[in-house]
Amino acid sequence: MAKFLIVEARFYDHLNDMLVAGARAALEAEGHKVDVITVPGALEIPGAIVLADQSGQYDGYVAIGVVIRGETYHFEIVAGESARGVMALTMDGLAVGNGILTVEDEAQALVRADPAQKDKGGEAAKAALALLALRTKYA
Ligand SMILES: Nc1c(NC[C@H](O)[C@H](O)[C@H](O)CO)[nH]c(=O)[nH]c1=O
Ligand SMILES: CC(=O)[C@@H](O)COP(=O)(O)O
Repeated sequence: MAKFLIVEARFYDHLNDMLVAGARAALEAEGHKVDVITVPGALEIPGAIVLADQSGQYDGYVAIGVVIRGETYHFEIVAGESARGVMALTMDGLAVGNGILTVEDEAQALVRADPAQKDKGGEAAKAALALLALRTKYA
């Protein structure tokens, strides 16, 4: 049994609920323990994971968020920098799955968040599980 932390940027409640449900279900189906913390936006997710990791309490992490394109360049910043931050953590050896949706509109987000459709939360959790398995294998 491993212990995972889901770090969710709670920007769109209904979409977040589906993503977190999918991630939680994938982890609990394998018998793992899950905590959830909330941060304001996707840009805070990588920093929150760093802070949580310093506690030594968790074996892996799932980043959950939704970034929907608006009118300005802000979308590129939030989408790109949150992904860059998560990627940097994986390259430091942390088991992190990226479930931050970066979409054009809410309809695209709904299909991807819904556990009964594309289940991107569950997919991110499975990515974290895969990295944790590799870390265990090569440690
Ligand atoms: N526009 C979205 C954001 N923006 C907020 C930033 O992530 C950040 O919280 C703010 O700049 C303060 O540092 N976040 C999302 O998760 N989704 C968005 O669509
Ligand atoms: C992430 C975004 O693009 C969005 O939330 C911000 O919208 P805007 O560019 O219209 O300020």
